[in-house]
Amino acid sequence: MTVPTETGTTIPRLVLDAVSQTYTTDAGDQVLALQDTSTVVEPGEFVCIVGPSGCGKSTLLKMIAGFLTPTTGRVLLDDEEVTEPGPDRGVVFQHANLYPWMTVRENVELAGRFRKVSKAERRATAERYLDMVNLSEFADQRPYELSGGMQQRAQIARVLAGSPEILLMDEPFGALDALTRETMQEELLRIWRRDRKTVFFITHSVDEAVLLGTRVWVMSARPGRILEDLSVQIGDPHAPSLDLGALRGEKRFHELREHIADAIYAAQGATTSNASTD
Ligand SMILES: Nc1ncnc2c1ncn2[C@@H]1O[C@H](COP(=O)(O)OP(=O)(O)OP(=O)(O)O)[C@@H](O)[C@H]1O
Repeated sequence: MTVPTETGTTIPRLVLDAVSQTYTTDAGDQVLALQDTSTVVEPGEFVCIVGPSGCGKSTLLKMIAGFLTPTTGRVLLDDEEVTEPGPDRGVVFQHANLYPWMTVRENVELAGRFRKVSKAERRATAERYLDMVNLSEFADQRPYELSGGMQQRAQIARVLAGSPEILLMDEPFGALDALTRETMQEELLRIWRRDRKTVFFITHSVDEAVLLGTRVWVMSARPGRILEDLSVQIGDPHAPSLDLGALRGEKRFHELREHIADAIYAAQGATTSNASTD
């Protein structure tokens, strides 16, 4: 699934080349959030990022999104250095950021604004994704009339409707109830299996990381680095139906979740684990 070049070689989707990020706080202190991180990701990979709170996961995502310039090193997407955000990347934040003066439908329709598609097509795409996240009957309401979880689902619909090649998701399902979360996990996995987008997905749930990812990065406590880069494949990715319950029953699922939970626990070097195996 790598992109072929004229010379027959392939270029990776993402290269992190010795990337680090140092923030300067309002008080003038320097905070080294991410340290000397290098890795390569191929198109179509689903990378889940786990690690202790404050270890630089969001910082890493913001650099790939183009919201933050690395203090040192380079971020390359399809061989081009990232210098700003772009429509090739869809970002799902921890909390929904819908425009309050627009209806839910109008918010989702906005997704197509960078692509040359007709208004009718944008409307049809919005309807499809609103249906997927079970919000069709709320399409004409304003975001403030929806619960936090519903707003989050609307945000996810908006990003997916934009059909970005790369999805950057920062704890997207953290605010959802257990049942909705499971539904959204299934939908995301279904979309990924169909379209093979490249996904970067931050989560505090080890189960979620193992169920969804093809790779799991376990990060160290701040300053963050990728401590472990694990290849994950539970079940048959080409199976016609998706049964998360069955995947959870697999021996490999249990081995990986134990291993990752232990790694996070060791990484944070604290007495309580921040890793949730819900
Ligand atoms: N704008 C900023 N100015 C100063 N320090 C910052 C800034 N943004 C983040 N930091 C610090 O950088 C470190 C990494 O933050 P980041 O948000 O990337 O962590 P995280 O792993 O996503 O955390 P969490 O899991 O709790 O969401 C933290 O110590 C944080 O306090």
